[in-house]
Amino acid sequence: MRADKPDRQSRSPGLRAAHNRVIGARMSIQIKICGIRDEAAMDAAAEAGATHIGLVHYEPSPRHVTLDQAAKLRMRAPSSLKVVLLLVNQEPKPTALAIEAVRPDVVQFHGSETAEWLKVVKENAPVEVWKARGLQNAQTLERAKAYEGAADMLLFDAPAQKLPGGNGTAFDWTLLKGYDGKLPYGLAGGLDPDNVAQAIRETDAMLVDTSSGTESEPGVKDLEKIRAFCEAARNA
Ligand SMILES: O=C(O)c1ccccc1NCC(=O)[C@H](O)[C@H](O)COP(=O)(O)O
Repeated sequence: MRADKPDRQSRSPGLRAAHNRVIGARMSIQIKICGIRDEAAMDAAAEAGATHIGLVHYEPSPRHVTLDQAAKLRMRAPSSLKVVLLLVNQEPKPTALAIEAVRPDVVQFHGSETAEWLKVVKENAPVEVWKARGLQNAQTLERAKAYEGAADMLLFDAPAQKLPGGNGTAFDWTLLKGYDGKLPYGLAGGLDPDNVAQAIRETDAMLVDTSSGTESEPGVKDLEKIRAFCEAARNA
């Protein structure tokens, strides 16, 4: 049973870790359903209590949406949902065009984008910027600190495989024990309705993120799995 929680959504991500250290109480978790490609899945995520949806603009992905599709979903998104546009190693001009077309709340960089590049984007567009990092070992966790002062949040994911993300595999969450970075972080990689509560209890993640674990097949969201994931995360 989770104790009553202060209204988490009203606090900036940066306050969460401090809050938990001082108060010792976990704030409610933010939930991102990634790889949304249609309105039915977006509506199911909103109704289930998700706080973010991810729109993948990366053609090799089975979850790829065009900028036009992403813009239409953005326009239809309820105010309860923050829209995350997911890019992988896009050049500056296509990045600017994508942000202009979709007008996301967040841009998630899921390639080898540098901290300097994230700073440029943040200086030139009204967006939060997240950096996804595949965690292999303590060294990769330490290297993520390079994004402090540039990213608003880190998203710790499994290492890249055939795709940079969305591979449906989990990494060793114990790598995060003793994480002393300054940035809040989200947790991704192989999360599903059956393991998300454990992931929340074992880590200090600000947000949990799922793509494969809420699908019936790659790129096809399962509305019941979305509901089950959100319920399990909220009740962790
Ligand atoms: O989801 C994709 O297809 C994808 C493709 C290329 C880069 C990133 C991608 N997803 C980014 C995400 O934030 C996913 O939710 C995250 O990697 C977790 O995916 P999964 O392990 O399938 O839950």
